[in-house]
Amino acid sequence: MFTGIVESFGKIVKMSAEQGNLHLWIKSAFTSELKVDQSVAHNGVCLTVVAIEGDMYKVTAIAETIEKTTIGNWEVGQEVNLERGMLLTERLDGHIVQGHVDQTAVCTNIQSQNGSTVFTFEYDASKGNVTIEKGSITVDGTSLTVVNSGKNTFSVAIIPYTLENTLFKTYQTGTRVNLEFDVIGKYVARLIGKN
Ligand SMILES: Cc1cc2nc3c(=O)[nH]c(=O)nc-3n(C[C@H](O)[C@H](O)[C@H](O)CO)c2cc1C
Ligand SMILES: Nc1c(NC[C@H](O)[C@H](O)[C@H](O)CO)[nH]c(=O)[nH]c1=O
Repeated sequence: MFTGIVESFGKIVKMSAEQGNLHLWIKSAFTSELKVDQSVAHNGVCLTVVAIEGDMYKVTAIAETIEKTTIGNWEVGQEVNLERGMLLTERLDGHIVQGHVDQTAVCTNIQSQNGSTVFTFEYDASKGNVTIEKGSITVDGTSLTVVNSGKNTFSVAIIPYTLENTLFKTYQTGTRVNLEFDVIGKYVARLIGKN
């Protein structure tokens, strides 16, 4: 379980394919505090730490994870947003995030607006996922408030701190991101037969 408050960037240092799986070695500032079996969200994708060596740790993505997320586009040298599993003694500054990406989206517009930057994303609405005005959404593991909710689009207003401390600073129109929709919204959608 996570909160969507990105802790730091990690760097992908090695990648190797084995059968349907992809092994990734990640360099991070908190590797020395990790233990094998812990969960870390990588751009919102929860992956289990399976090995640790020096300042790097290894995670393995299975085929389903690769198919549902942007992992297939990741490259050696690339940075990823990292968050370790939440501590129950922490303030919940974001929202409840499971680390299960629902689907990906594409950034369609970026606009500066009164000291923040508004990013708009478009996704395939046929999967039944919905946003609501002022609801929560996780974009590449970052907990955000929806400011403009459409049928298959939504916008988020990014403050300078978030811009600097997440991958939002790298996004361009056309960038593909991971989305996790609000878990309460997903249950409501299921109960009323929307997905
Ligand atoms: C606690 C936890 C640990 C997970 N560990 C892995 C993992 O090691 N490898 C993997 O491919 N998927 C793992 N997943 C599933 C993965 O996050 C999910 O397939 C993608 O987010 C797409 O929904 C894990 C999910 C959770 C909640
Ligand atoms: N809810 C919004 C946030 N929240 C804070 C970010 O999640 C946080 O700064 C990031 O995870 C890095 O730690 N930030 C925004 O810019 N806009 C929001 O609507």
